[in-house]
Amino acid sequence: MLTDLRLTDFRNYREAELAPAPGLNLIFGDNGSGKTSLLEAIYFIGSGGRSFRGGRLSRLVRDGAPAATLFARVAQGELEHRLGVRRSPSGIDSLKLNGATPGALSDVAALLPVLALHPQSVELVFGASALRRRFVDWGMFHVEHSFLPAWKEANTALKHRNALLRSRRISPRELTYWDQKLAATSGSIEGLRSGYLQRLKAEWKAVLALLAPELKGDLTLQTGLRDGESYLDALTRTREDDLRRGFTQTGFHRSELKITVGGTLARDRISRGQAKVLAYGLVLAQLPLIAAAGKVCTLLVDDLGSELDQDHRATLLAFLARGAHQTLITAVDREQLGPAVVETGEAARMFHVEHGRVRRISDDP
Ligand SMILES: Nc1ncnc2c1ncn2[C@@H]1O[C@H](COP(=O)(O)OP(=O)(O)OP(=O)(O)O)[C@@H](O)[C@H]1O
Repeated sequence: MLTDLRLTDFRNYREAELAPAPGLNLIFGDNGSGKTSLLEAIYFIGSGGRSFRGGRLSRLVRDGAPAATLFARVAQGELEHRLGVRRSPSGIDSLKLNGATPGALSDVAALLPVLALHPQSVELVFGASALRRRFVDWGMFHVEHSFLPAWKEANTALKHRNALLRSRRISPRELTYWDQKLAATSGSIEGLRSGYLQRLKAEWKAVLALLAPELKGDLTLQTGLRDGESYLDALTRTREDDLRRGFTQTGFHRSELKITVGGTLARDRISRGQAKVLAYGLVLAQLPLIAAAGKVCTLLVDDLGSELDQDHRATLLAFLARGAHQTLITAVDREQLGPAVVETGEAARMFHVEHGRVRRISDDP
């Protein structure tokens, strides 16, 4: 969990510090004051250098400044880690973990599991399948020790096979070798994914029962394999076509997480508001799974007031107030969160943001 964040020249912040509480944190401020940017900085660290906003990462650096620096203290059980990142408009140019230099920011992502609820979350339902795959894989990365090595091995096999498909002189023996590697590793990943998905689905259904009991959602994993077919059979079947196209059409990288409601593909049927609830539910469903693995997830909720109606906001806040996760929620003001915050807000640490300045406004210990 995040215990301290310091920013220099990040978005509209010249310098800022935020020390969030382990539980619920509320960040208030006018439009354009810098609330989302605070969440974005935390997400950047926990996601290995991504932003949930889209747009160019070079814009993270404050206008006119040479680079942005982010410093975070992260607690993991009894241990505390210090992480420093310096990002110039062209990329990360310095990275430190506890005084040493790790390989990449993604190598330290395991220290701060971070999830976000924001206006683009709805893309989990409407967007490309790669987004849903990455979402499930994110959970497995934090929960299953064997996932990362399996994923790296599968990715290496995929890269080699694709390079071979595009090369002028193809050795069938070499192709068969990478077929076998890719088939074996894809099988391992799909085994892990389907196990994780069963658990995720159960949690998702429990969240939906609270947030939107009328939505009868279901999740299935589609591998693209025919009945009784193995990955090796499928790679052999599609080999000629793969050679023509120059890329591999079967494997762990093509699985699809299908979201249905009442038996119909969700994106063909539901409203944007309903899709938001389904997507939020999926994100929230990861929390207990991460907690069960002994980790504390940091959940970032951007602009809750304008994202959900009052009833859903109240249910969500009540849900977030329970459980072993850290939550940071932004809103324009306290009233925007509605009466729900009166109950849960008492236990929250509160901050006010104004023109790129952060001030703590609650006097909790
Ligand atoms: N690279 C940058 N340098 C300086 N300012 C920036 C940069 N990128 C964004 N900004 C500005 O930072 C301000 C804060 O943006 P942010 O999205 O964090 O605000 P917010 O409080 O979340 O607003 P809203 O409530 O409208 O979502 C905006 O005025 C934006 O124009």
